[in-house]
Amino acid sequence: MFDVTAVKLGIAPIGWTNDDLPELGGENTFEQCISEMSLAGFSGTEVGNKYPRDIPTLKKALHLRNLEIASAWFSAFLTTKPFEETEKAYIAHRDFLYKMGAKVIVVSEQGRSIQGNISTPLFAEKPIFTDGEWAKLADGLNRLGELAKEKDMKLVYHHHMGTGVQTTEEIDCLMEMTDPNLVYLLYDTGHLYFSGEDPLEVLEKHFPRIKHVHLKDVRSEIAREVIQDRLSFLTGVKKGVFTVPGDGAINFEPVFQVLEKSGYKGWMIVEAEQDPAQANPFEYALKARNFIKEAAGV
Ligand SMILES: O=C1C[C@@H](O)[C@H](O)[C@@H](O)C1=O
Ligand SMILES: [Co+2]
Repeated sequence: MFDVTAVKLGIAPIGWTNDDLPELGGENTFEQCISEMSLAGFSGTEVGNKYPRDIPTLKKALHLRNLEIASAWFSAFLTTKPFEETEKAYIAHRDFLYKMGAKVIVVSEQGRSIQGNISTPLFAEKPIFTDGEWAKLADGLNRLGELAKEKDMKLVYHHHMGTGVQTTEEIDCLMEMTDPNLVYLLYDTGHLYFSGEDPLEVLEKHFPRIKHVHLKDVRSEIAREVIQDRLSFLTGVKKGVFTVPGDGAINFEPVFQVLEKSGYKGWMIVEAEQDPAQANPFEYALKARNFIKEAAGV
């Protein structure tokens, strides 16, 4: 059994409104989104671009619905821009999250990333970092991890499709090159499966570094189409490559077993970006919540 005092369940707003594809769910309001998250039985959320940035306003809206902020995404440009540029934006982001009570900061390197390019084929053109870029990335992340530590927080690195840290090998390299006391890992089941990795292998190998989890499932027939037709990441999302856990091809049973056996502590965030006009976000939030109750017992 999961330690229910140590594991918290949240859901990301990306199923309601997609910050990467503003045409998906533009009509859904912040209040609808957080009310439905709460009604579906979640206790936390990440931050979307419709969320108010004024701390008292955001805290009040969440408090009314018994929700907490688990974290929020941060785009780093350590390989392509001067460190100070990323550092300045990161400190503002860290301080916002700190004031909201979050304990982890989600960071993803976006230098040469193609994840936001609607017409760039995902697999053929993802960046492959040079030795120099790896060194800049590792050094920069250690420094950002130090800044997280100042506030008793942790930097959790988000491996991601279309970026320089996507595959198992790239994740291994990043973990090897960074300080285990400063840089931790965000484990996202959907990105691993879509990339053709074995999510269980990554979980078992890097468990001690994993401090945040994104639960995402994959519709494998759409993943295949993206590969065969050389489509982009965002085209795949629009076509419905991702869905909530339990609704796609990933076998979550062993994933939950390993997390549970190893005594995982922290957030598990359902994150399923798909078109809300095709997949009603409240219906899918309930579907996810019921599946996790059944499969993980929490
Ligand atoms: O954690 C995430 C944040 C999103 O903006 C991103 O594109 C998505 O795929 C993801 O995993
Ligand atoms: Co994610």
